[in-house]
Parts: sequence; structure tokens; C-alpha cells
Amino acid sequence: MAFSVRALIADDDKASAKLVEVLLKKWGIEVVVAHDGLEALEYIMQFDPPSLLLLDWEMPGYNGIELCQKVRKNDMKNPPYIIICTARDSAEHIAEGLNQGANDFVTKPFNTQVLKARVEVGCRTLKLQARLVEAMTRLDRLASFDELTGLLNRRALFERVHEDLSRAMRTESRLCFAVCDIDWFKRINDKYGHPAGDAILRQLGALLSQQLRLYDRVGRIGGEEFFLLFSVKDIVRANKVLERIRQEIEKCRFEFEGKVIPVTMSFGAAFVTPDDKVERVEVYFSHADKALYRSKERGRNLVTFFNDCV
Ligand SMILES: Nc1nc2c(ncn2[C@@H]2O[C@H](COP(=O)(O)OP(=O)(O)OP(=O)(O)O)[C@@H](O)[C@H]2O)c(=O)[nH]1
Repeated sequence: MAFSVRALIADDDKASAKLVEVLLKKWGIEVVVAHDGLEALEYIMQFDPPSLLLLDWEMPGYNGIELCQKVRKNDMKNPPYIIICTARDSAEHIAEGLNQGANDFVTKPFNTQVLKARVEVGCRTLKLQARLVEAMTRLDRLASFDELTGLLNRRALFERVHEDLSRAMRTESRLCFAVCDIDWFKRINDKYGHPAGDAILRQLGALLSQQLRLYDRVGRIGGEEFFLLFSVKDIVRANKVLERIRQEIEKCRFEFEGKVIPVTMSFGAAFVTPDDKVERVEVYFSHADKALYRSKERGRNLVTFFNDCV
């Protein structure tokens, strides 16, 4: 996608604002204009704000430096590039402006050549920043999501589940912590091939996500093991939800290259209540794991709760 910059010119001197507007447009930059600090702040607070800000130092409402401070107070993923425009060009003023968060200065009256060069530096910096933000977003995605299923991976899941657990304790809500594992998956891989196994994992990821609400958690812990976390009133209802999911999997037609592959999963679950006094997520994982082991022992394609193992 072509990179484009939208600029905000904030200047109460209308003639000066017009001059800069005409020049920026001539240089291919989209422009919005504000004639005081309050109007400028409205543009800055927009959902999709301008990325290049040319702020006059002296303005009614907020002056350019105050606007700078307001912008820099927010921890923005993609912060704007700020050029302060002013007749004050003493070393003290320049240092003050930069210390308050400006990226650069241009002195008034404008020298067109210098203004153009400064604006170009701003655009180059913004372009570089956009590439960096894009790369970081991609890395974040790779670090948090399992490539095969698109679900949260183990690391991201643990982080989020920690937060879910403390929220549940604060709000006194009840949760069901469940792990589920495909039965005899090695045999499936051996009989139908690894690509068939991968296709099943993908399909299962989608099926499990569909079965829960948007604000519940589904993730792939690793291999053929998945994780589910959902809020639920009591253990009877929790069991019903997991039983429904287990049956959906049993009924589902998993197909690969024209062959229908029967798949079942075993479940192990721990019911979390605010009275548990368990603060570590790892404890619930180990409880759910124990219950899963029991489901496997009891013949597979079953749901077991930790309460029934002790
Ligand atoms: N296709 C595919 N297979 C995987 C993946 N990750 C793990 N596996 C396979 O999953 C299988 C797990 O086998 P086991 O741990 O013996 O378990 P199982 O055969 O499912 O038996 P039970 O769990 O006891 O019912 C192994 O063959 C792994 O190679 C993956 O990403 N893709």
C-alpha cells in the first residue's frame, strides 16, 4: 500500500496557515487546518488523526507547546511527527520545544526551501515508523498465535489466563478450566498422514472456537492438546458445555482428500470458584491435566472433572 501523510496545520494567522496549506498540497500532502489550539486538539484526538503536525507556538486555546505535551502524554503506538512553527528561535526556545516533545522547528517567516526539507524529513521518519509498527505487529502476532490453527499459543494463553483468573476472583465469578486432547492421534497421523493430522487440528481449532463465546478463551497448548476457559455458574452447567463440545466433535465429519476420519477428544476440567484461594494458574492446569489423564484411563472420549479424581 502506498504510504500517505495527512498534515494538520494549526495557526491563528490565517494568511500564514493558507500559505503552508498551499505549499503542502503542492507537495502532495493532504491537509487539515485549525485556527486555534482547541480546534487543533479536536483533530489530534480523532480516531484516525493527522500524522504530521505543524503547530504554531503562539495560539489561543492551547499553544503549540501545550499541544505537544498533551500528545506526548499518551503512549501511542504510532505517534505523530511534530514541527513547531515560530518566530522564537533562540537556543532556549528551541531546547524547550524539543524537550516538550517536538521533533523539529521551523522559523517564521517561512523559507519555502527549508520548510520543504523539514516536512520531507518528517515524512521519511513517519514512513520508517509505520514500517516498524507493522513489523512489530507482525512479530506480536507470531509470538502470540499458533500458526497452524490461528488460536492463541501456550505462552499468550498463560498470560491471558492469569489476567482472567484475577478478574474472576475480583468479580467473584466462576470459571471452567479445561484441557482436551485428541484420542489416538498418533494412529490418525500414521494411517492418514501428517497433512491429514494438520487438517484435523485446524478444523478442531475452528470447531472449538465456534462452541464458546467470543470472550471465552480457546488456545492450543501444544501438539494435539487444546485449552478452553469459560465462565459458567456451576459445575453441572460446566459439564454440560464440555459434554456438548465432546459430542459435537464425535459427530463432526473430519474430511481429508475425500476420506472421512473419525475423531474424538478426551477432556479434563477444573472448576474455579472464588473460595478456592488458589492464585496460581499452574495449579488449575495441573488439576485439569490430572482429570484429562483419568479420561484417557477410563477409555477416552470422556469428560472428567478434577473433583472426581480426588
Ligand atoms: N499432524 C500433526 N501431528 C502432531 C502435531 N503435533 C503433535 N502431533 C502428533 O500427535 C501425536 C500424539 O501422540 P501420543 O502422544 O502418543 O498420543 P495419542 O496417539 O493421541 O494417544 P492418546 O493421547 O493416549 O489418546 C504424535 O504422533 C505427534 O507426532 C502437529 O502439529 N501436527
